[in-house]
Amino acid sequence: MNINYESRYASGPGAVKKYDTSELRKEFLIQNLLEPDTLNLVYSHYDRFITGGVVPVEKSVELSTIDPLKAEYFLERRELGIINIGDTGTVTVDGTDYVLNNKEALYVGQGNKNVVFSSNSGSSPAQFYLNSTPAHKAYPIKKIGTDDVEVIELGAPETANARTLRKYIVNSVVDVCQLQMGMTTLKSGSSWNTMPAHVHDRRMEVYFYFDVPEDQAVCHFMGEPQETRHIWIGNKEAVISPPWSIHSGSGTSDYTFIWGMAGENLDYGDMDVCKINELR
Ligand SMILES: O=C(O)C(=O)C[C@H](O)C(=O)CO
Ligand SMILES: [Zn+2]
Repeated sequence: MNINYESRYASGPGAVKKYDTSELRKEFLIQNLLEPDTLNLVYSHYDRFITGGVVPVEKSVELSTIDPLKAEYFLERRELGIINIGDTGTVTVDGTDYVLNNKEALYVGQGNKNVVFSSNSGSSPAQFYLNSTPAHKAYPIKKIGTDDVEVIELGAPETANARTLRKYIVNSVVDVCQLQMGMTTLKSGSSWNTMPAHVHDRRMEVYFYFDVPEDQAVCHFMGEPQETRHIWIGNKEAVISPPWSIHSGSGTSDYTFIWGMAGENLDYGDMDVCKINELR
């Protein structure tokens, strides 16, 4: 079985201020997450948040444990959120099948030993995007279909930030220890996500951009509000946002992204919003 994993250590704002383009990309950008028959995982030391991807094509792929966890199995002390951005696939948890269609999600609580990903068709496979965080309690497995999510309309066409935000794995939809996940889709003609920008020093966050048309890109902004930097991001790439950093992007077209968070609280609305004209 193919597994790739890497660790990313946490950097403070003072260090990041001095990073050049390649250092910023090396520390925060996550590329090549979705590869055939491979489990790709990036372990961030911000809140020990794992970002991963699996695309089962020729065979099913197991969520194997990795050495940094020093655990007998992956979910021994962790919980997991899965969103399928591909065609229909199945997640089998300790022998029970959960079928996930496009844009459906599954929450898998701590203590489940065997998690296996498969696609209904190798020629149009499922593409499972994964987020995992440490957990202190075993909550039940729950599938979240597109009708189960909480939907919020945000922004306006006049400010180029009209978008639909869908909350999938939040504590009003599913019992969780600390993981939160959702999906935001830009309306055609709008380009800005998360503008006005915000920080939440109590939680880190990872954005995974997809449905970015070929030859287009998203310019993602990070850093302290008065000391911002940018990273150009392509389709199906993710970016780690430290708790002290803004996280906001502007695309050269419309696009969708999955946000995932972990940390001190489960309060989605706990954000310090930045004044747009004070960003630097
Ligand atoms: O477009 C948005 O605004 C978002 O999607 C914001 C994220 O949900 C977020 O950053 C939550 O803290
Ligand atoms: Zn945020």
